[in-house]
Amino acid sequence: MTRKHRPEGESDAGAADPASEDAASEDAARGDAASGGTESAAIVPEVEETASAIASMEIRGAATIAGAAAEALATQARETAVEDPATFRATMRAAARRLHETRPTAVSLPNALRYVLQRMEGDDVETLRRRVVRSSARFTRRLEEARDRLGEVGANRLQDGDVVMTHCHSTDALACIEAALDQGKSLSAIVKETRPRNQGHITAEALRELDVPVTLIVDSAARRYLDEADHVLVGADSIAADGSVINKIGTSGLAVNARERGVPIMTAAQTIKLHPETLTGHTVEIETRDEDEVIDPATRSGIGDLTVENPAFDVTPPRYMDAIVTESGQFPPESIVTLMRELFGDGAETPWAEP
Ligand SMILES: O=P(O)(O)OC[C@H]1O[C@H](OP(=O)(O)O)[C@H](O)[C@@H]1O
Repeated sequence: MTRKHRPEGESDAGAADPASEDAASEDAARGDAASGGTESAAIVPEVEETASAIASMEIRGAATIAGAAAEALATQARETAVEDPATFRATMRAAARRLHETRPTAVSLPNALRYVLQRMEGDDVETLRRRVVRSSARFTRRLEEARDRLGEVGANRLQDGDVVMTHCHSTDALACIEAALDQGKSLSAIVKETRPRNQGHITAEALRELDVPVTLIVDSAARRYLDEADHVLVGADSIAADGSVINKIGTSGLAVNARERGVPIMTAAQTIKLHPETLTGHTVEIETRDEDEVIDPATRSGIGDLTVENPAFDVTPPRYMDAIVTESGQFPPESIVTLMRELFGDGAETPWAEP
């Protein structure tokens, strides 16, 4: 089952069409010899490996996925040995589509593909290749710079001695804690384990490496421990135009409880987490993962006939979130749309689409 989140008050619009000159080479890029293309080039094994690793969550976390996808496109560009620019472009689009189909919720992935492919300009293969490799490197650099900048913004919200409750594992959220420590503040953390995949353990390990005292709790203990927390700090996989935060399952319940207990909650999310398609009324697909992540098959069969559902993310409405912290500053969720329009105009192109 797939649930969609539709932000309020927006209308639908179509996506931009890529150039039609590449149409004949599209099948060739998939290695289809019957397509009639003069040259063919396939997706390189490294792109397949990255795509599989993203799908299996060996590579995970919205920003990390984006960086890996950009890097995979650079590898594809470097290793595609063709002379025809149209075939080269078609092969790059095919590689991007393979990466795009891996996980549906974190918009950082299509935003990475968009960033690289929109800069793939030129009339010959060498120029195209150089542009892809250069923009991939620039994208990766910008990821790191954005994380550092938003960390400083988020750190300003934290006071010396604060106790911060976390959910899942977010590099953007951790950047805020790291920057606060750099500012000389002393912090401690209450870390939710975050079933079913226990990414809280990754957070706990990262915080211990920073020497932050950590209390690990099960997810259902969160409300009890909110009385001891000064802040809740989460990441995001996507942020919709109405300010809704799409993040790891359990975030919305945590946010409602935090509001009830009077504990401020912030989302740390660099601008590649802003979902441009929601500007034109599109919805954010919530990924459902394997049922075995929730219960192992042996235990399940011992229980008997059972329906198991495993949505990986949920939607926190803007009224339950105090602030979204980005590299462009702090925003009340309801005003994030102004930043989105500035960055994306009225919508998003899909440069990986088949003509
Ligand atoms: O980009 P950064 O802040 O690292 O991560 C953002 C989000 O990505 C993760 O998703 P998953 O574990 O890939 O399903 C979590 O939901 C986390 O909040």
